[in-house]
Amino acid sequence: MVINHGVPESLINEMMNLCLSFFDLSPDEKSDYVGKHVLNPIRCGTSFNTSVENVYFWRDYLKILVHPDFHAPLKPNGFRETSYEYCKRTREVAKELLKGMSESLGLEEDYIEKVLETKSGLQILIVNLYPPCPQPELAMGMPAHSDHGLLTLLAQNEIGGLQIKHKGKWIAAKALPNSFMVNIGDHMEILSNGKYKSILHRVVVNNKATRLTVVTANGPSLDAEVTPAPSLVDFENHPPLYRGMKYKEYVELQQSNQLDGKSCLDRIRI
Ligand SMILES: O=C(O)CCC(=O)C(=O)O
Ligand SMILES: [Fe+2]
Repeated sequence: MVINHGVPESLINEMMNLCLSFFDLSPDEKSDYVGKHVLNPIRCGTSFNTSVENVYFWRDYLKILVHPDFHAPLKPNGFRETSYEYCKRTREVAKELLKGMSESLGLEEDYIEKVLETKSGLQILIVNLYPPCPQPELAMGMPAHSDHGLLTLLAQNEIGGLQIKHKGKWIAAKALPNSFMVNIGDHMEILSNGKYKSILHRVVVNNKATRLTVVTANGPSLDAEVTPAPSLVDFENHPPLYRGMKYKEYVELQQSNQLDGKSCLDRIRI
């Protein structure tokens, strides 16, 4: 979790309100964005990927590709301007965190930025809405998964539900007001050759109030081939744990299948 991140609370609140207004648009107004390919710039829907799921999750989502090319729905009014600013500011937070993490691995401060071309990195804005559920014990908001990419920054309203797997147990991740929960993504695990582990997390639902989360997933450039950093690999003591894969291929693979723990990362584990 990060606090004192420099993103104004007013901007986060404005973003949350506009996201709620998006979900309040009529089905007709949202219809342009429904049921698109995983790399379509704007798409909204229910669950995660209803074309491959037998049981749906108790979640509505809006996903927008916001970097390197910025996209925004035409409605609600103000969404474009506010989301542009919000995404830019959270990218700056991710950039600072990545510098520190690069150094913590014994790499140059700008190693990740250079090698994974994060200046033209993919950033996705994901908005999740979990309405009250009459039988929460029978439903999930999101199943256990890890995120693709490097760092995911998550802002949430006051309604909890995020859980993180820690030492074999699901722990409720309680956030301080005006903070971002930061999830390490699969590509940080690959790059660090397993020194950083991507975080297994899920969302449970409740029967009282709506949970809203505004997430930015910050990743490498879509064209970057992500492999363990060579200086973190020696064949005697630290053999490479993952084979390289282009980030674009990984995103398409993860988004077009069912969300299932770390199964996508397992496909490239050596
Ligand atoms: O809504 C949440 O708390 C988590 C959302 C999430 O894990 C995701 O969008 O990848
Ligand atoms: Fe996630």
